[in-house]
Amino acid sequence: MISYLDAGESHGNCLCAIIDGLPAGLNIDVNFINNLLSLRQSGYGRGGRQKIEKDKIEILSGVRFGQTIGSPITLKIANNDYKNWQDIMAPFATYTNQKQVTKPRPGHVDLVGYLKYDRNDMRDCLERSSARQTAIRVAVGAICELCLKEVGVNFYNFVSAIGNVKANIDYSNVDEIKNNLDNELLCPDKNALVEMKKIIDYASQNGDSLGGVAEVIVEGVVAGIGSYKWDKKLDARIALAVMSVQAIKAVSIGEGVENAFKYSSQVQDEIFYDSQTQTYKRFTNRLGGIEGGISNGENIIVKAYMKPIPTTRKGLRSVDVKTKEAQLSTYERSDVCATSAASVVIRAAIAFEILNAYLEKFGGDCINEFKTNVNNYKEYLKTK
Ligand SMILES: Cc1cc2nc3c(=O)[nH]c(=O)nc-3n(C[C@H](O)[C@H](O)[C@H](O)COP(=O)(O)O)c2cc1C
Ligand SMILES: C=C(O[C@@H]1CC(C(=O)O)=C[C@@H](OP(=O)(O)O)[C@H]1O)C(=O)O
Repeated sequence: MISYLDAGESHGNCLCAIIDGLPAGLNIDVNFINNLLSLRQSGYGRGGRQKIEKDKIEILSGVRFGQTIGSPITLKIANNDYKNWQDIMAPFATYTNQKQVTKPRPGHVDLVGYLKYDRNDMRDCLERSSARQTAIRVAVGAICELCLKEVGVNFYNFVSAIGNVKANIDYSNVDEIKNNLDNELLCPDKNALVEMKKIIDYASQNGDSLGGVAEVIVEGVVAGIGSYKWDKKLDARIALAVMSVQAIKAVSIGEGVENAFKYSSQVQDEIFYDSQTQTYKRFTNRLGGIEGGISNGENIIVKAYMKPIPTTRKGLRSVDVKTKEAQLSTYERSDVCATSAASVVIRAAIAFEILNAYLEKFGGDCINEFKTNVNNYKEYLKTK
């Protein structure tokens, strides 16, 4: 089993994480991690903060000569913006009223955090709740992906809706999806992309914001990962991980939402035996690759539904908690839309869960042992 703890405030010194339990001997491809970090920073509709940050991973422990050594791995990403915030964000800064948040933003943590933790300044809560945290989460997920690549598991992320503009996606042709991603919104449907950019511009001009649907496809997961025991179910674990990403308010596996409105014969994925690969396959993949909490060997498809960004330039009705007077919510700066960034984050969240489920089944103190166990199991599957 792997676990990680992460820490760091959005405008504090840095973000960091300690990952425990990765097999020894895994090659750490720093470029792969940094590419995913830059992908998370990109996206049409992102705010001014992304011009300040240039996220790069620093590895402080657990790696020698480019390989994991079996001890905890410490990761760090610097916050470039910290230099502009040290006066109020350094651990022993002298408290001032500067940048104090008193007019909570509906939909953000401000008011509930202020009440729960008895803070004087809502910033104490929003700093940790902020999606700045997702940068380190992407780094953790990227390392999990490197481990899963060793056993033939690969991840793809994209955007299938922004606001009410929906893309046309052909799930039976994953190559077409991955080869057609633009670098502004990561949407495989060129026509939808044009409309998506238009509504983001419209939201921006009106001081408003948008959400959307972010998706991930995982290729190469063997049948048999997860369990039907409630807390080991792969779909349940993925749902928890994805729902824990800021602003994600619903998760589906495959056509999970649409399937609820159909007949069984339009939904279940019928089975055939493929004698070439000696495996059982499906004519369709509407259930997104998981049955009874266990992977069935088809692609795992996850959709995450993101609400619109809570911070808006035009503000929303709120209250100044110092005076109790009606006021519009606080605005400093913000993303207008961050759904493409969220697709990178949910990819990382899912990679962590899938690696954990793999390690649970196959163990492996070192990468060779892990690979051998997975390969033996693949051979065994052919005998069934
Ligand atoms: C990649 C990403 C970027 C985000 N950027 C912003 C932002 O700029 N402004 C904002 O108010 N919320 C932003 N959010 C959403 C908030 O972090 C989130 O709504 C808030 O923490 C409250 O949590 P909840 O929406 O899960 O309840 C972003 C979320 C993600 C995933
Ligand atoms: C910093 C990031 O996202 C931030 C997430 C966020 C929020 O409230 O969640 C608010 C904004 O922070 P700031 O006010 O500093 O611009 C975003 O920029 C990032 O993704 O790297």
